[in-house]
Amino acid sequence: MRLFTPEAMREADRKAAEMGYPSLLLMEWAGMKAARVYRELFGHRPAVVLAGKGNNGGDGLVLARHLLLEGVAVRVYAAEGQEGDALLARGALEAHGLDLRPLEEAAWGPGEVLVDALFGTGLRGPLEGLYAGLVDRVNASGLPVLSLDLPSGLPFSPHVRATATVAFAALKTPHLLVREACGRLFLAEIGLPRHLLEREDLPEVATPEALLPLLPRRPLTAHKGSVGRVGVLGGFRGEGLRYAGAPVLAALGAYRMGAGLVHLAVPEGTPLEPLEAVFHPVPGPTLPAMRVEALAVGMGGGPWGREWALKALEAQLPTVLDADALHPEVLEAYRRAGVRAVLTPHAGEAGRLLGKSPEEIAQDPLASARALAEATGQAVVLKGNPTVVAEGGRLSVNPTGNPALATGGTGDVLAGAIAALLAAGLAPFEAARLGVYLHGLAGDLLAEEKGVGLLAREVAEALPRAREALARNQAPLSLTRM
Ligand SMILES: NC(=O)C1=CN([C@@H]2O[C@H](COP(=O)(O)OP(=O)(O)OC[C@H]3O[C@@H](n4cnc5c(N)ncnc54)[C@H](OP(=O)(O)O)[C@@H]3O)[C@@H](O)[C@H]2O)[C@H](O)CC1
Ligand SMILES: [K+]
Repeated sequence: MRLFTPEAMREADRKAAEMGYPSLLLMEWAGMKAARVYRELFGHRPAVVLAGKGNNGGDGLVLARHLLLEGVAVRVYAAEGQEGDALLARGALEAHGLDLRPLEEAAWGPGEVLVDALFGTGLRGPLEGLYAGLVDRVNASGLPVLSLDLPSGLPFSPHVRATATVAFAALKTPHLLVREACGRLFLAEIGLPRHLLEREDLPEVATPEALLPLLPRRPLTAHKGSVGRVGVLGGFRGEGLRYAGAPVLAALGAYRMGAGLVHLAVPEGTPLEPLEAVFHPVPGPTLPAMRVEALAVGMGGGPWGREWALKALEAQLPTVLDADALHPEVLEAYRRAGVRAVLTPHAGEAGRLLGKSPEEIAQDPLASARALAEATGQAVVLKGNPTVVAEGGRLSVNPTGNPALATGGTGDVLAGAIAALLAAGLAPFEAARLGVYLHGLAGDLLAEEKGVGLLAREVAEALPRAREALARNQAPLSLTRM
């Protein structure tokens, strides 16, 4: 599934029209499907529809007609000045005898549901004046809000904070970049010819269907040496300071993702955990002899991070470079040596590498991940909400994960998990996409049970359940398709 920009969506609409597909049919389906979502979520609760003058408003007018026909009480406040399909939708609604009121008079009361059909993909700048005020009132109303296509105002502020959003035809960038504004996400097919949605040049949304075929299968003859062995190199011990937990968590992540054996090179004095690992206590960064197929390097490395990564390079193995290993000199050395790596920075680390602030990185994670992938020639996992994976010209946006994962050590678990997938033979981009998806899904499964307050080791422990959910096709995209 591809993630569309408003421009790409308009292009698909335009091509459909050129091919003879009437755009009014798209609007009719959009409004009808949105009405279906409305009824599913809110039954017969009375609706207040806020409709702009563009086609998003047109979708709202179609929805109003369908709700009316199903016996739902509907009041519509609409902007003036509809044209084309939206004007036809207005006529069709008025033909049923409904009296449209001006938007300036918009009002609502307890028990009603607001339908936000003010603006969709046609918005060109932040809302001001009447519309900004309306959005503020909607958000302050305390009523449920169903947004059509996009919460109005996105990708700018102010914008509607919806209870649920019905995206038409495809997910668009703001659906994943400003996920919290959308509430529960529905994706409605509205009749666009399928091939217009198959755009290899657009970023991918990592779906269960795309990832399932990547999941390493385990034959009956499997043994611990045949399913992928991982070396974890990390930790720091200095003046009164010790980072000991991070490499241990990476080792747990690797085992829970299915590694057959994990070797752990850590500073002397590090607790010997997990018991299942092979330990190499070392006085400082070094590459001990170990038979492994992939490495995870840098977790908790502190001032040793750079050195750990340069030692690890001698193994010439696919390597996850995390945290303190993400150093310009290291990346240059890996590039020169032609060693494939997966880099796993958060916005701060990516910002340091690209000479930007963390805010600038988070502002456009797709462009940032792509830039870092291009600059280093490696696969990049830019951690955040959402996490974006980039390699070469390819981009993948991850839909799993939640704020409960924002806790110390979850990144270390992720690094180990991706290394396990590299060791199992997956290419860096594939290991990164699958690892990120399952790590997020593990967090989602746990958050459902426990809410906030997760421990990173619990996320590692939930990885097998996430794997199982994907293998059994029970992995929710937290997206309802219709
Ligand atoms: N394939 C599909 O997904 C389909 C989607 N549909 C729906 O159509 C909208 C997009 O419709 P469009 O008419 O292009 O745009 P909007 O309705 O979102 O808004 C257009 C109006 O907004 C005005 N505008 C733009 N920026 C601002 C601003 N900053 N402040 C105030 N007003 C603004 C603009 O007015 P102008 O006079 O400035 O041009 C437009 O009037 C999509 O999201 C779907 O909901 C189709 O129904 C079917 C196919
Ligand atoms: K909207």
